[in-house]
Amino acid sequence: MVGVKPTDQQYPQGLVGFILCAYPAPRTLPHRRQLREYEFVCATEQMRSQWMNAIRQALQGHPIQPQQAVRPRHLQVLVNPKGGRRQAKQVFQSIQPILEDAHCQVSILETQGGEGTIQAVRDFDLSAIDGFVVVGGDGTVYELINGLMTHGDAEVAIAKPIGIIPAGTGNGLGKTILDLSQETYDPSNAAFIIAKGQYQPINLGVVKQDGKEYYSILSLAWALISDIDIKSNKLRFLKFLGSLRSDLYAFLSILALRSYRGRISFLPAPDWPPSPDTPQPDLLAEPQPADIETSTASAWQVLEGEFIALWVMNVAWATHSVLAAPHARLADGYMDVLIIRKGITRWRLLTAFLKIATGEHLLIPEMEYYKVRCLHLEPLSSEGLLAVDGEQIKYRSVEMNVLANHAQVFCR
Ligand SMILES: Nc1ncnc2c1ncn2[C@@H]1O[C@H](COP(=O)(O)OP(=O)(O)OP(=O)(O)O)[C@@H](O)[C@H]1O
Repeated sequence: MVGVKPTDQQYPQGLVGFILCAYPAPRTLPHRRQLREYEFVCATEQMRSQWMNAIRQALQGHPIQPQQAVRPRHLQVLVNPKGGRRQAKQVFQSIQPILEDAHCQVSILETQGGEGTIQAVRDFDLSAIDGFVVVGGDGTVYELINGLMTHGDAEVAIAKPIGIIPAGTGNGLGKTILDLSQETYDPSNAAFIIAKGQYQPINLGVVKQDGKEYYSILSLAWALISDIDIKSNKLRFLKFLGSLRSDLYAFLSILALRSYRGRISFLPAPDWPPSPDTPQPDLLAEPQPADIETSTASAWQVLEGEFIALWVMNVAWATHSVLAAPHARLADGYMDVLIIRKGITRWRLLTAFLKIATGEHLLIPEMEYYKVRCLHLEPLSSEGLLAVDGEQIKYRSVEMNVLANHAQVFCR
C-alpha cells in the first residue's frame, strides 16, 4: 500500500485512511503511471521480437551481407627521439588516440638521423602504407622527402600524403600547415588535420650541387640565415632553450654582423610584385600551367656584391614563430626569396628580426622580396655555410629549381 496511490475503491476509511492518502509516494518506488509505461514498453518489446522472428523466417535462404567495413588507413610514423626538447615519443603517445579514433593504424619507426633515416625510408614497402607522419622537426621531414624521392618507386612514394606533428625546434612546415588549416600551433590540432584525411599538393625544391641532388620542402639559406641555423645547433645541449636557441644566436649574429660576397641569379615571376589592385590569391589554389610557362619567358636577373642574407623559402613559415615569406603559397610553382644586401644598419636588421613573427619585416625597405622559378647562387667569399631545410650542405655553387605540386601534405 505504501508508495502506490490507492484507487477510490481501495481507500481505507477514517483518519488512518486520510493520512495514508495525503502522504506522497516516495520517488524511488514506481508510480502507477510509470508502471503502465513499463507494461507498454514490455508489450512493444514483445511485438518487436515477434516481428524480428517473422522477418528472419522470411529471409531464410537470403542471408543479409554484413556491411563492408571501412578499411583503416595505415600510417607510417617517423618519430625523431632527438628532435627539439626530446619529447617526440611522449608527444606521439598523447595524440595517438586521435588517430586511432579516426580508424588509422600506425607503424612506428624511431629515426636514426641522417643517411640512416633516408635509407630506412627507401626500404619501406609502399603497398602497406597510405601516408606518412613525421613526429619531429623540419630536418626529419627533409630526410623523409629525400628517402621518398630516391625510393625504387619514387613516383608512388612521393604521392603518399605526409602529416606533421610538430616535435622539433623550428617546425616551419608544421606551422605553415596548421596556419593554412586555420588551427593554432599545437600537436593535437596537427593530429586532427591528419585524422580528417584531407591533403593538398605542395611544391618541392630540387637543390643541385656537384652533380648531387637534394630535395627541399622548406628552404635554402645562406649567410646570416645559415649561420644562425647551423651554428645555433652548438647550443642544442641547452635543451631548456628550445626555439629560443636560434633567437639568441640571431641576436648575437646581428651584433657581430658580417657580409658575404656572392652572385645570385634567378628567374623571377613575371607578375611580381603584384599591383595593389590585384585580389588576394587563394593560398591553396593550384597554379595554372600558363603561370609557369610565362615565367620561363621572363629574363634572368643577376645580383652581385656583398650580401647579409639569402633565404629561399618553399613555404611561408621558416619556424613556428618566423613568418619569413608571407606571400608563399603551397603549390604555386614558385619559391619566395628574401635578400638583404650589405648596407642595412644593425638597428634596422634588429627591427626586422623583431617584426618577422607577423611578416611585417617586409615593410623595411632593405628587404628585397622576389618570387622565382629557379635560382643559382655562387658564393664568392672563401668561407661560409649553406643549409637546405636546416641541414648543412657543401659551401660551393648551388642551383635550386621548383618541382610544382610534387608532394602531398595533410592540410585543412
Ligand atoms: N636517433 C637519432 N640520434 C641522433 N640524431 C638524430 C636521430 N634521429 C634524428 N636525428 C637528427 O636530428 C636532427 C634534428 O631533427 P629535427 O629536424 O627533427 O629536429 P629539430 O632540428 O629540433 O627541429 P627543426 O629542424 O624543425 O628545427 C636531424 O638532423 C636528424 O638527422
